[in-house]
Amino acid sequence: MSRVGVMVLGPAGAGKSTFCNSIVSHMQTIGRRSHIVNLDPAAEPNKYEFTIDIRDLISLEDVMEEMSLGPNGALIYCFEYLLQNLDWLDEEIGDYNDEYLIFDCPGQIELYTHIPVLPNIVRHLQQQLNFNLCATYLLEAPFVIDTSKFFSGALSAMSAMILLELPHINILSKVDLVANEYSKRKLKRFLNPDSMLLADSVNQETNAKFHKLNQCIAQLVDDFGMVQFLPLEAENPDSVSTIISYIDDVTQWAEAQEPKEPNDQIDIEDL
Ligand SMILES: Nc1nc2c(ncn2[C@@H]2O[C@H](COP(=O)(O)OP(=O)(O)OP(=O)(O)O)[C@@H](O)[C@H]2O)c(=O)[nH]1
Repeated sequence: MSRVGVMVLGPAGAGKSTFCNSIVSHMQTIGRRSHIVNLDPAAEPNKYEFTIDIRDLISLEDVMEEMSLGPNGALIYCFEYLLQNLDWLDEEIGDYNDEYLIFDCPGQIELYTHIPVLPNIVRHLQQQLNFNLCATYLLEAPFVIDTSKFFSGALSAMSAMILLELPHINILSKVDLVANEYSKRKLKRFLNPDSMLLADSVNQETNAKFHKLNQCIAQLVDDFGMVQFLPLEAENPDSVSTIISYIDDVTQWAEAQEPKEPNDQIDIEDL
C-alpha cells in the first residue's frame, strides 16, 4: 500500500501554512492522523508542531551566516543540501505508513517553477518512499480577482503542475477577504472561468498591441485545463473539508492509474 501526501505550494503569504494547519484540524475532527512536514528552512513557529522539520537538517539563518549568502542563494543551498542528504528525509519519514503527510513548501516559487529541486524531491518520495502525492497550489483570491493577475497566477500554477507532474488542484485562498457584493460576483467568474472571456476583459484594459498575446495566454491556460479553482476559507471547516475530499478523490484516482516508468532525476543542465 502506498503512503499518501499532499504538497502545499504557492507564492509567499498565499496561506500555505494556515491551510496545512486547517488540514490537521480537519483530520483530528474525523479521527485521522496527519503530520506536517516542514520543507521551509526559514519557517516561522507554527500552530501545530512540525513532525518533520528541514530546520533539523539545515537552517536558512545558519547558511546565510556561514556561507555569506543572501536569502535566495541560501534557500537554494539548503535544498541542494537536502537533495544530497535524502537519507535524512527517508529516516524521518520512516514508518509513517497509514498517516497523512502534509508537505508545507517554501513560498519562493522558483523552487518549483525554475529549478528542479522540488521535482527531484517529489520523484524521490514517489519512487523510493512509495508516496501517492497530490499537489495543491494556492493563490490569494483578492489578488487573482484582477483579471491580468489571474493569468499571471494561473501561469505560475501551470509551471508548477508541468514541472512536478503530480495530480494538481488549484485553490483560491482567503475568499473571506473578498467582501463586497461586486467582488464576490467577480470572484465566482474566477472559480470556473471562461479564459477566452477573461482575455476579452483584459483586452479592454490593455493596449491593442498586447491583445493577440493576451488571447494566446488565455488559450494556453485553457488548453492545460488550468481554469478550475476551489475556494478556500481557512477558518471554515466546510470549505476545508470540501477541498480535502477533492484531494482524496484525486489521489485515489491517481493511485488507480498504471504506474509510470520511473524517471531519472531532472538535471538542472537539462532545463
Ligand atoms: N482572512 C484570511 N486570512 C488568511 C487565510 N489564510 C491565511 N491567512 C493569513 O494570511 C497570512 C499568511 O498566511 P500563511 O499561512 O503564513 O501564508 P504562507 O503561504 O504559509 O506564507 P509563507 O510561509 O511566507 O510563504 C497570515 O496572516 C494568515 O493568517 C484565510 O483563509 N483568510
